[in-house]
Amino acid sequence: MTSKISFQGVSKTFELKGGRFLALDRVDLDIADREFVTVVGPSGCGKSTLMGMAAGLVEPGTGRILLDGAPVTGPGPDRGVIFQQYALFPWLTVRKNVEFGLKLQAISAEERRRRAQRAIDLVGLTDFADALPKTLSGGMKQRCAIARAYAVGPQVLLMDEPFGALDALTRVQLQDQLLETWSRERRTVMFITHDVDEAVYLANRVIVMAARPGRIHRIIDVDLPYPRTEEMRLSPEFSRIRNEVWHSVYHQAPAA
Ligand SMILES: Nc1ncnc2c1ncn2[C@@H]1O[C@H](COP(=O)(O)OP(=O)(O)OP(=O)(O)O)[C@@H](O)[C@H]1O
Repeated sequence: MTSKISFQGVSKTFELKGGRFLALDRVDLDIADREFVTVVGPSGCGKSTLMGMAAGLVEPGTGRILLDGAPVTGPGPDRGVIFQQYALFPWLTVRKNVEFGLKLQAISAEERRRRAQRAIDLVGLTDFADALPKTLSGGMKQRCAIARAYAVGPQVLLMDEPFGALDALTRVQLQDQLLETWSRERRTVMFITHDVDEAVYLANRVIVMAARPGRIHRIIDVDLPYPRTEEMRLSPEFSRIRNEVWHSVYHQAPAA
């Protein structure tokens, strides 16, 4: 079976003043269609660099990244990227922000509006469609950013700590909303987080990376059924997996 996203022998070196820095070292990773994988690891282990390559925003030094078997050569509407900073246009309403991503596609204004409305409804911002970003809470802004990515209809969502700046309650609500949408639409999701609970709650596999050089340390399966529930967070199985991920992140042996 062809992977949705395949990283094959991917390395990346950055040129720095004092010399060269190996940010990623021979990463091999296959993400299947409709998977939800989360990526955790110490700061600087290359999580964002890896995701940037899948997005087509960062070029690999060596190796290649395939999307549906074809090399990634740049960004495209088949991948929606969501960052921690919402990056909304402050002078545009929620609706106009969501429609903006669709302007690059050759579709009618009517179809744009229909798709934007659907995405806005999906993330629960129906009553705020005509509000400006400055009148929204952090969670609502992030919902707007997510709606903008959904509206384009990407097969793959690349999310780099999207809930990192939010309070704990909003975060949990957005996790449930994201899972609900994912289970309905079954896109492929690659989601970076520093929060081990979040990583386990969302994913069917947790990719644990290690630093210096950045590499894949372990891959941990989350054998909990979907839909995930709040009760599951308290279950012995959830605790066991969370402890395993935690241990893999914080007690890593240095690279050989
Ligand atoms: N454009 C760049 N030029 C030089 N070095 C870079 C560049 N981008 C990333 N790096 C370095 O590569 C390493 C990996 O960075 P990256 O942002 O991918 O890590 P990360 O795991 O996402 O970190 P964090 O969890 O702190 O966000 C870091 O040491 C970073 O300083």
